[in-house]
Amino acid sequence: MTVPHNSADVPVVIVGAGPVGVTAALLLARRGVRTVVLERHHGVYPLPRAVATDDEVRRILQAAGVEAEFAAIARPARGLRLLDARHRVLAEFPRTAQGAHGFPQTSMFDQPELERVLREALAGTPECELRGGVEVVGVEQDDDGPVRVTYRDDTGEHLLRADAVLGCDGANSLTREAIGADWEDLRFEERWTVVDVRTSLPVRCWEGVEQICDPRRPATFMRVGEDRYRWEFRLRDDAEPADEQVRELVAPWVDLTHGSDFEVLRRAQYTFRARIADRWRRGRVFLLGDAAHLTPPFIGQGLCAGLRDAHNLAWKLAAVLRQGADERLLDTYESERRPHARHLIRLAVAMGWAMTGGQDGAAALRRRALNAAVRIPGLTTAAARDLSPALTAGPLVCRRPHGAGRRLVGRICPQPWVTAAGPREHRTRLDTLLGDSFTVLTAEPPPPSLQAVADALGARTVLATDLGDDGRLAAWLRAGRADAVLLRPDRVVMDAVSRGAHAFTAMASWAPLLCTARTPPLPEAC
Ligand SMILES: O=C(O)/C=C/c1cccc(O)c1
Repeated sequence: MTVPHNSADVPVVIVGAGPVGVTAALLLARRGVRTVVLERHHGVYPLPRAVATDDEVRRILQAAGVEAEFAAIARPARGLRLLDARHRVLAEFPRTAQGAHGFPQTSMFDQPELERVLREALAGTPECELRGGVEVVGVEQDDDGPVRVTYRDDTGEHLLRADAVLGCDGANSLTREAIGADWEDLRFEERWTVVDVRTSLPVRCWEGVEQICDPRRPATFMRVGEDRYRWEFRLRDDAEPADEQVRELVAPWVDLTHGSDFEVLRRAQYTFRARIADRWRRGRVFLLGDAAHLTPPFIGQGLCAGLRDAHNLAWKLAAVLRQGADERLLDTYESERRPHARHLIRLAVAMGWAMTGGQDGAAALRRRALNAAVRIPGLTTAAARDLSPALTAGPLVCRRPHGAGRRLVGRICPQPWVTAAGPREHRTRLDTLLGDSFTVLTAEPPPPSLQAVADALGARTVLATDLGDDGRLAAWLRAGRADAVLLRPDRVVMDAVSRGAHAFTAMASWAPLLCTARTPPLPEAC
């Protein structure tokens, strides 16, 4: 290979500056890891894409430092409704304005606005450098040594040598090809047209997402902003409806005979697919977001999954690159994220079937699918709305068969408002108080053995009753039958124990893996 004379070493190269790539860069920067983000386009991607996030994922935007800016562009949604072909409500799944994570359970937004927020944060972060208008042409690695990323711009070919590369380069990812990953097909493929509209005309609209369960013309409708709306229609015979036909399709919601202020901002045809990459990592090259998984949008989880990828990987990669934590920490990225993403794709496909009844329009099939969808746990009630499953057990998710608090392990702890003590006592969100480290959260003052674990991990120890929250954390520990939990930096419960504090020795065994380069052999299971 001829080495372009223009070459440089960087800790991490991120391929793709969509929301997943930029969020990953911001999360790494918080942990002192420098990144170069390479992006094909100069500006933000102009076509209609994600519009929704759940409360767990807003917490990730909070971790990336953009929560206030995101709040300014987000609109809480009241939930999800399934309507029949005549727009009669078949089922309604309400969402609350204050979910367990401290945010509305569903928030709507306009993706280009989110991208602008993220890009501004990136521009103000010295650890991150964005190079736009470049084409990545190669990602190569040997057994040892850095990953080599070759890209071209107007001035020629360049080489970056990186300790790690994150492929956030979307469905047609070059990075995915470079690591030899293939798609596993989760069997959903339909052509839809997506139309983003701005109008000042009155729109018959519920402040939530409407799924029209009409096998002849399934559709989705939602309000995205003050005067912004999104319609999605399944295409018939792949034929894109003409402008006039779009106006007919939206007629049940907006009467266009009342005025002409109806501007189609963006319109695009998409093939909604359900796919997951059969590997998400090779060596120091990782896949995130649409490069790793594709989902139909029917439960609003596409971008959420990508942001979860970034959050899961960022702290682990920073621990390896900055603290010399064991390389095997990185194996848990795929083993934790892949089953989680797969679960949510399956839910989205189930919803898609409820809406469309499959493409043959068979009514009996549709009824069965609809019945199945309304029983989807977590989808149907606000109280139980937690689409996000627990992470599967593994080295960093220590769920023992009969262990204390096993229901909490692998889940994310709630985020109430708490009081930050000190000379400038103030109210803040839990995550802001906890910062980026591990936390041992206890129901009672910790015994010395527990304190020892916390010290080994550089974790802070926090007594739930000292937090000045509304009692939610103590109640959560009680309900989960745990006296203490070990929270990872991404707030996933890694381990839980009841009073017999000797159980914390299991936690202690992980301290070297997580914190230093001197690593004991990994136990097979916790
Ligand atoms: O379940 C919810 O609250 C939201 C679902 C949703 C969001 C965005 C787009 C969709 O088709 C569904």
